[in-house]
Amino acid sequence: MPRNEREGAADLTHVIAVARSIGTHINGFKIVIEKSTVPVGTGDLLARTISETMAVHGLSHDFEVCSNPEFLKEGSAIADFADAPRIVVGAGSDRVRQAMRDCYQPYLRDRDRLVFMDVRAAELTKYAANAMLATKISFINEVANLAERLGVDVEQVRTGIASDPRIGPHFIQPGAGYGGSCFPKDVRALVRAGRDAGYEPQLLAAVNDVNIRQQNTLFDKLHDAFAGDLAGRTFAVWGLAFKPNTDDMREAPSRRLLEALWEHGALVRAYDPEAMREVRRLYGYRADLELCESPESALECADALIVCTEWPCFAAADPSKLAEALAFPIVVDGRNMFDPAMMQQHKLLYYAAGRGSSVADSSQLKALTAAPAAHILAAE
Ligand SMILES: NC(=O)C1=CN([C@@H]2O[C@H](COP(=O)(O)OP(=O)(O)OC[C@H]3O[C@@H](n4cnc5c(N)ncnc54)[C@H](O)[C@@H]3O)[C@@H](O)[C@H]2O)C=CC1
Ligand SMILES: O=C(O)[C@H]1O[C@H](OP(=O)(O)OP(=O)(O)OC[C@H]2O[C@@H](n3ccc(=O)[nH]c3=O)[C@H](O)[C@@H]2O)[C@H](O)[C@@H](O)[C@@H]1O
Repeated sequence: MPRNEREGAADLTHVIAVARSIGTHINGFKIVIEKSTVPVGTGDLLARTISETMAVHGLSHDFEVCSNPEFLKEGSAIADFADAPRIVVGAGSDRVRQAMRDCYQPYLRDRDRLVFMDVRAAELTKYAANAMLATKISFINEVANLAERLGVDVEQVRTGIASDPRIGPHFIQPGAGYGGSCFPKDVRALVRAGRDAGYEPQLLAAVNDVNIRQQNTLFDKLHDAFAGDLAGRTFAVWGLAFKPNTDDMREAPSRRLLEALWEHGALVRAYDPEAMREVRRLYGYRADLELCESPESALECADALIVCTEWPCFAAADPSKLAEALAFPIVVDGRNMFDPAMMQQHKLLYYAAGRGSSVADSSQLKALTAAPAAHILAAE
């Protein structure tokens, strides 16, 4: 489901088009299954649209709408599907429930994973699941921002809370905020749905706001470290996709960073194992964007490095090589990939999410440049 950009609401154009198509071609009893993430009430809308279209074409067939939301993640779709913790089915009759059980039988051999409910509950279950996960991410990002200002390493805090089974280790990795085609649009759509129903969903609105602010932290830290003096500088960017193992750039935190850097007259040298073709499609050829062949080549002539995506190939980076290659010893890490102590050992100013140097401060850079380091002097 694309979203309606103007209001944050889900855009049902394609779903209605499909319902009309079904109403035109239906030739006997059918079960119509919603797989897309659609607002509560879409099942009813589908049923109405199919009935009205059948009437226009002089058709009269029995059908039922069922909601069977998808919970897979990009990059692990097959494993998530085959080993789903639960299969949610919203259905209004035993006939549909049995048909869905038959359909999923190959995946139910070890245990029954079907969770039956009504159609509207299944529609909301999908949104609630994504909103809960997005809430966990915005929550830990809030804690990371507090940790930064209180001189605490959020990674220690994360480990401390993750061991409580009521909290758990999943979806509490702080970073540059969540992106992708689902969390941002689904949280916004749920906020919209609440407002349409006369209820202000304060928590969900805050989850979205915190995420937008978090996506901006990469640029903000860089901006502060260089005291706003970004024009004409060159920055290496490692990772562009919204997460590893995909080339998807939808709502990727890297996009906010790139666009803000360009707005401030900076040049970008970027590397991503998968997403560079997509970046080219989005931004075209431009003088302030160089797509590089390797992480190392992105560092050439760069003033500082920003990590946007935690591709495993970046984890092996040698801090001494980073310190050597960068004109200024600044690494802004949006995915907490490196050990702050190790970075410090190599005199790198390391700004991660809730760890390393505290909130970026240009005085730190001045202090460091006052104590001469060969590469900085060379750059000046
Ligand atoms: N991306 C994911 O990992 C997951 C997505 N979903 C949900 O699945 C739905 C699709 O998401 P994505 O796959 O990310 O979207 P997408 O935008 O990548 O893919 C949508 C596809 O539908 C095609 N399409 C659009 N209108 C059409 C029409 N009228 N007839 C036939 N094809 C049409 C598009 O060309 C495109 O290939 C959304 O509701 C999303 O929330 C649910 C779980 C996981
Ligand atoms: O509805 C959907 O389409 C899907 O949305 C997400 O899947 P996906 O968007 O593919 O990606 P995730 O792995 O969930 O990551 C989403 C974003 O959150 C970020 N994230 C994730 C986990 C975490 O701890 N911290 C964090 O910042 C990732 O970097 C990424 O930008 C859900 O995880 C799926 O269950 C759901 O089916």
